[in-house]
Amino acid sequence: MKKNRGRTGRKRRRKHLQSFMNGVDCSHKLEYIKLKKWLKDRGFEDNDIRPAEFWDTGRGLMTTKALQAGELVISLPEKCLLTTGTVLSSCLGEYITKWKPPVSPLIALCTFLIAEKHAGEQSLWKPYLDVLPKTYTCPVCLEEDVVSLLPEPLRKKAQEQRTMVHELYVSSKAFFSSLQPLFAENTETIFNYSALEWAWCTVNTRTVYMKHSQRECFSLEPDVYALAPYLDLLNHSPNVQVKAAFNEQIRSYEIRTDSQCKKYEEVFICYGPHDNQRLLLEYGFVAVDNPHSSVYVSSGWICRLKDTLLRYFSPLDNQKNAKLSILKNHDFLENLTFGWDGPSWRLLTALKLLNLGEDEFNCWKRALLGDVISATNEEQTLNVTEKICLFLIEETQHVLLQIYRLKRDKENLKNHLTLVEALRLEDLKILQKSAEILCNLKMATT
Ligand SMILES: C[S@@+](CC[C@H](N)C(=O)[O-])C[C@H]1O[C@@H](n2cnc3c(N)ncnc32)[C@H](O)[C@@H]1O
Repeated sequence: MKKNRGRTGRKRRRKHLQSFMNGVDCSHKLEYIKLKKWLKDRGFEDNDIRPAEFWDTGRGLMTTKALQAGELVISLPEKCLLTTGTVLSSCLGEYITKWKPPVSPLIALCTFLIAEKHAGEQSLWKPYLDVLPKTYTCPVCLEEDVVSLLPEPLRKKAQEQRTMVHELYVSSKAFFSSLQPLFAENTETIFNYSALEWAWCTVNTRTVYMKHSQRECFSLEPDVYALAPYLDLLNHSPNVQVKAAFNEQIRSYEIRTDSQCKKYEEVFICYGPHDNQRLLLEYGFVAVDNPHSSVYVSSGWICRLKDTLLRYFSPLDNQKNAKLSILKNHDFLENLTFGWDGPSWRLLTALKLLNLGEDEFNCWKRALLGDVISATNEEQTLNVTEKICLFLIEETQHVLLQIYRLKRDKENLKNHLTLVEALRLEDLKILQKSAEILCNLKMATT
């Protein structure tokens, strides 16, 4: 016992804790050994980056040496990239070139992924396909019961995503059938809806941006995708900056970090300054303490202001409909948010306008510009903003309770429910921070 109390004990404990925080190196696993060999055969030079499992972000890449800002993280030769060029030079090429109306670059990539997965051992891309996720957590893959627990406007976008992928499937069916001469099995079995959903999520969550010139055999949608094996194991952090681009001179896709990274830590890239709703919609995950995140006061909610919230305003406010029209006409009913630094300027301005007294109504233009109209107006606005914030906290807690119950009762939905729970917990943190800020503001102004 005593042994552990000294400097050596502290060191050992720190080391133990550190090893838990770091990822578990997976490079010895057969699938990664095969992938590395496949990449080397295509000119990839191995470096100090290893695939690893991290307790918080799942599978990602770890560095075995400290990285300095500006240093190259990874360089992937063109031969390793999967682009529409790859698809056109495969046996699918002549079918794509013949097909009218032309298919999109996205459908071409999805078709290739499905066909290669079906080819199994015969596929030249097998080592890559073997490390791709088997399932995804983008909203298109979520059950309706889980989607209904998402906050607005994400819920609506999730439904739109589902409709869009379904329509893509229906509109591609005839093209898939045209590929029958290439397969012994019925193409309807190979190119079924769940295969397309998997391929669509693969392209949507894993491609890097790489602009290709427009080809006549494709529809007019931009051809900007490249699947980049191994490099696509890099997870997102909102707190890092990287430079990612195709280097035309050496014909390699390169990623350079602009942030330092310690030895044995996870190397991150930044997928963009996305809030958590966008991360869940596009990539199927949420980032903890995401500085870009905010909680939306949905337009549905603002419309409910008429019935619910207007009770906080004067019930005798004859101008309330006129005020709501002004907000609508000036695009002040969307993008009203609470963030880590409190209510957004847009939300405060909209509420300021709704709080104008009868004799202040003619000041609505100044209110929209953010001018102080009166001390009473300022005070009432803060009161109402706080009430909305507290109401949203209650609503979020209520949904979290529903999620806990569902997690207990529906084992099969557990993973998806955990994802929505993570989003709602982040929202709760933002709202609680906003409530604290509002409370301090109120104290400072009274
Ligand atoms: C380009 S891949 C990155 C590698 C991926 N983790 C894998 O195992 O294949 C993008 C996906 O990784 C996951 N991801 C990326 N960043 C993450 C993060 N910070 N936390 C949790 N999951 C993350 C999401 O599922 C996302 O769709």
